[in-house]
Amino acid sequence: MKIIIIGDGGHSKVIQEMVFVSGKYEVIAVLDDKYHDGFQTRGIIHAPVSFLVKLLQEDIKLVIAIGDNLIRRKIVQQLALPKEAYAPLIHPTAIISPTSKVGYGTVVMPNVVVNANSEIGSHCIINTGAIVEHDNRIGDYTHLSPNVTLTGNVSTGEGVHIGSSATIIPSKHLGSWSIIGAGSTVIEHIPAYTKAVGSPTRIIERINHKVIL
Ligand SMILES: CC(=O)SCCNC(=O)CCNC(=O)[C@H](O)C(C)(C)COP(=O)(O)OP(=O)(O)OC[C@H]1O[C@@H](n2cnc3c(N)ncnc32)[C@H](O)[C@@H]1OP(=O)(O)O
Repeated sequence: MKIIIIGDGGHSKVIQEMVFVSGKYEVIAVLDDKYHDGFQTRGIIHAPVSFLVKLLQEDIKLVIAIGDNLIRRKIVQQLALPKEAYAPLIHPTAIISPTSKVGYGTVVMPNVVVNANSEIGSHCIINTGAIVEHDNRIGDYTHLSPNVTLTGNVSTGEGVHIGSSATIIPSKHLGSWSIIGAGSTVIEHIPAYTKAVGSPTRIIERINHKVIL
């Protein structure tokens, strides 16, 4: 099946390699507004995002390969395509329990483990080596950075960013658009629109939710 990748920065490099390794999709275009005109390199079209209308067909899937949760959501909202237009991309070394679900447009990187009865929303990034234990509920546009550990029954709202190697103890909820610092240990619920760091975490900032809504 053919796939179009939106975004051509660092995160996209990883996704492009993942697509190649999985052997499941053929990349036909990489679209990014850093390109002003369309050109081809080794048979792949590089062009601004506006080229999408010329390329999109029913049997072509899309993935938004942009690390910033808010920009990813903005592009999905602007494109206003049906959810089935987006492919979930799962690296062949990732282990996903057969009782768990991964949403449309979500990317699951190498060596991730998702255990029983977890649900991961759409357009999430489950980055290299992250562990999503049993009974988790992960909101759309959430990014679990490399080596994050979500223990049992953890849940997140939309757009949460958890920094590398952070650990969340069981049954805690991370509110929408909260940000957790790298290496932090979360032992309490985290309110929406807050930034929390440390072990255990302390809240260091309230995020202006008007920027997000
Ligand atoms: C493949 C990939 O690259 S995926 C991307 C992975 N990215 C990450 O893991 C990045 C995660 N980001 C972080 O940890 C950042 O430090 C953030 C977002 C939590 C905070 O960034 P900023 O808002 O710029 O905070 P800033 O650097 O000004 O620090 C504010 C305070 O928090 C402290 N702090 C910041 N991050 C952390 C952290 N991870 N752990 C403990 N304390 C921290 C600072 O020491 C500072 O404390 P002080 O006020 O007592 O001096």
